[in-house]
Amino acid sequence: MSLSAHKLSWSAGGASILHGVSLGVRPGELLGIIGPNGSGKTSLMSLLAGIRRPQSGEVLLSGQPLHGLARREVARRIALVEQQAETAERITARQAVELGRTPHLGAFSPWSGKDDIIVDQALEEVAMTGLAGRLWHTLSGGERQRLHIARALAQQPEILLLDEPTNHLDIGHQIGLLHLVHRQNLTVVAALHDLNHAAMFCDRVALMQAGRIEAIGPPAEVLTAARIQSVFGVTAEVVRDGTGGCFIRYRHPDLPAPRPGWIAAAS
Ligand SMILES: Nc1ncnc2c1ncn2[C@@H]1O[C@H](COP(=O)(O)OP(=O)(O)OP(=O)(O)O)[C@@H](O)[C@H]1O
Repeated sequence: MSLSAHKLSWSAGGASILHGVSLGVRPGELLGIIGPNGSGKTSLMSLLAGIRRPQSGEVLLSGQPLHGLARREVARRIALVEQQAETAERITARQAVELGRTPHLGAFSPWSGKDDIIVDQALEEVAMTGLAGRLWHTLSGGERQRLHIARALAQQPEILLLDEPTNHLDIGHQIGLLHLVHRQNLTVVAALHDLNHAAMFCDRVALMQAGRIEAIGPPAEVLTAARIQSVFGVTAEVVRDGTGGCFIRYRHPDLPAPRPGWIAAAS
């Protein structure tokens, strides 16, 4: 199952926000969308999910224009976990996850034992089985975030779109969640802020700046010290790990300027 964007342009509030964005996510791939605040990551995710329509360009789901598909069909095939996702307060954790089954239910396919099993598995995947009976408003931000992921997994989509999925999570749960997402047999697009997490888990990353894709490719190719400096304004050293991967070490802004050649050597 593939998802691709072709020359997407989108404006809102009189401002042009995305300018001719094209990218494709390959079946089974985890594609990270990275970029500074306001660069257009959330806007792009909402167009990929079909929540918003571009003023020009189109999104194709396995070759079919997304806007030509019924909303319910899209919901069966694409799950989106939004950055500021909220859920009605008087429901339990389990009920929040059960909502993921909605696109699969109908007059001829009522709730069944199979749906219970899928919900149980999703709760277990995010280690929330023990809190399944708790009311939503009593849960912490991180617990709620894990339930949003569980709801998306229960939806059993072909494509999973995650907008900053590690928000509110401690480092253990951040790594755990990205590992969980990575090992699903799913095509995933995830907007991420942590460049090291992107480098660790993404097959490819798309770096956005001011509504455009600045670079796209394997993390070790896209994440150079020069790009991190020009796009994020941060001095960093990119350390190659010898297996094709990399990690990023940031430099404190108060430290003296690096020696000549330091960035070049690290990029
Ligand atoms: N509905 C809207 N009306 C006006 N401006 C908007 C609207 N939605 C987004 N924008 C603007 O578009 C730009 C891109 O926003 P977007 O949320 O896509 O960025 P982002 O990369 O996800 O940012 P962040 O990392 O802060 O979440 C921002 O300048 C934002 O203020």
